[in-house]
Amino acid sequence: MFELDDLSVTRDGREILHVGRLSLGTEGVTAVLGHNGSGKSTLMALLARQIRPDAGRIALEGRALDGYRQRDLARRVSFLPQRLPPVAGLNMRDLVGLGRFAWRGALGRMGARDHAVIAQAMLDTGCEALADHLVDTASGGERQRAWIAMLLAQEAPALLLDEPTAALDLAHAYEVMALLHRLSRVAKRRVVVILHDVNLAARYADRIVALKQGHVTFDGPPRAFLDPEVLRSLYGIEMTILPHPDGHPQAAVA
Ligand SMILES: Nc1ncnc2c1ncn2[C@@H]1O[C@H](COP(=O)(O)OP(=O)(O)OP(=O)(O)O)[C@@H](O)[C@H]1O
Repeated sequence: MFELDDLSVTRDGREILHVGRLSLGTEGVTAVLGHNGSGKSTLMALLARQIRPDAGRIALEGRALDGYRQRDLARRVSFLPQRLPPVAGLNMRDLVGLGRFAWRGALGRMGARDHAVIAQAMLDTGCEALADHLVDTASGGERQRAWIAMLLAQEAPALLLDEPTAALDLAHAYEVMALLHRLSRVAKRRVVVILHDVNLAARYADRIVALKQGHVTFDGPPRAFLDPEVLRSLYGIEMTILPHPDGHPQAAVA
């Protein structure tokens, strides 16, 4: 879906990201991992066209990302940033409804299909009972789920999420990842998600891309990622890999 070629981003005279050739969004779920400041959010902001590279090219479905009109891009790519803006006065349903902006007709009115998509997105994220609650007074996790529902309502085939589970309790973190995994299978969505939890990533991702100091240092399947040497080189910490009854190995600090 995304083709990156010799990309570079420089800030304050320092190259914070350099990516050679890389395809993203080709698998169901791709998890992007790496230490704090390794360039994950910068990479995702490039894919979502929130920032432009200082050098290099990004193509989406064979066309330069730069060439898409905003509405066309929004129909193909949805993006959940790490820092969510306050949304004074909006209830959860209104927020999720904003996800329909790229699909509404000339007068901006919503039809039966829009309402059905919004209701389904709220159901999928477990926030249907909170529909009338103000977003800004909801808990961090409830708010996060409403934003994820907004993303689903956008119905773009590519979903980019920057640490969507950061504010979620254990159960909701696993539920959200299970939902993204399911969407990749049932609705053929392509998910690129930044995560810090290696076990969550290994369980739900089809592919892991790891960044270290602005460079891709690992790109492969979760089983190859859950390796003490790979994890030591990435995070500088000794990890041990433990079997799990359901077949997914788990990493634990040694
Ligand atoms: N606008 C900017 N100006 C200066 N430095 C920046 C800017 N944006 C990012 N950086 C720096 O670039 C590096 C990569 O930042 P980025 O936010 O992409 O990292 P990250 O891997 O997402 O980190 P985290 O896991 O902490 O969210 C960091 O050192 C950050 O301080």
